[in-house]
Amino acid sequence: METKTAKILDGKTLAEKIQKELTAQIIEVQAKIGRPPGLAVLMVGDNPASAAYVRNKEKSCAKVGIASFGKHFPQETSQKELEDVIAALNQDEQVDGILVQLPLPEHLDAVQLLHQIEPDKDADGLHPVNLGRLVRGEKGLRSCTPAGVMRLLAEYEISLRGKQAVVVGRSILVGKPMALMLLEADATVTIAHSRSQDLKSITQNADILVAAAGLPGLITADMVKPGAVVVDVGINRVTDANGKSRLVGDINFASIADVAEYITPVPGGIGPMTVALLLQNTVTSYLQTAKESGALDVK
Ligand SMILES: Nc1nc2c(c(=O)[nH]1)N[C@@H](CN(C=O)c1ccc(C(=O)N[C@@H](CCC(=O)O)C(=O)O)cc1)CN2
Repeated sequence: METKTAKILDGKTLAEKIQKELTAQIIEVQAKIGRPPGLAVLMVGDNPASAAYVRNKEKSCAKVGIASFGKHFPQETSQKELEDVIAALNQDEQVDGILVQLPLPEHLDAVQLLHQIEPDKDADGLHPVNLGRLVRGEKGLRSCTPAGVMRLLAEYEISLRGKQAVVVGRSILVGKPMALMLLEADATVTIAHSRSQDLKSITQNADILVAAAGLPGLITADMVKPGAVVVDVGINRVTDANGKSRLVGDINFASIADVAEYITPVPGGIGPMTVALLLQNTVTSYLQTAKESGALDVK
């Protein structure tokens, strides 16, 4: 029997295209506004993966012309110190976007810190005001990873209206906003999670399956409907039998590629889209502030 191989949803290429568009947009308006967009990434402690992601964000900012106001704090930094830094960044006119790199050390209250960020500078789209705007279908800064998924599906003209979408994972960072964005696009949405019974019977119904559970290889080919669109949000570092470390997602890519119609790779899928949408959120805030101040008015 002939097996078909799924088409790749190429997040890396699309992220590069978005970055080029943002670069051109910034060049066009910067002289009128009198400054570049600015993003502050706050990182606490020495988690090596987080440090690599933050470096990547700062490199991407530099590439498109966004100024970085990153701050790296020692592991023992207090909640109050961080809240004071956020309060100052909220007032800083050079800064359009603020984010706290997650996860944080255990003594810190991430939710409380996110609450301190001015909603219109909330580059990660995780402030309750922005999540509330998403629930209500209002304009606002959207969470980067799910927004990246939606942008990638749109690029490949994958229609969501009336489709059965299943999101595996219920985090505030991905699962919950992802479900709301799919709902906003008129999909019929189910959220499954670690306590769901008979996960396979749920995922088998999915026309669009988003795996965001953080469990390597959780989704296998027998759990996927033939012809489905499978989006892998998982980014897990594992050590293989030869002791080599590599990055894998939440799906078994090789076997699912023979069943699905479209599939995202790891690396090169949703990871780069997350960073591209972060840059886009920062530029959106920058343009909004400029519009409100009249800096973009035609003279
Ligand atoms: N405040 C936030 N914290 C975290 C987020 C987030 O969106 N906001 N997401 C993740 C980490 N993350 C961004 O912060 C992130 C992870 C991975 C990638 C990425 O591009 N990965 C590459 C592979 C990189 C590698 O080789 O190691 C890929 O998938 O191609 C981007 C962003 C948790 N914390």
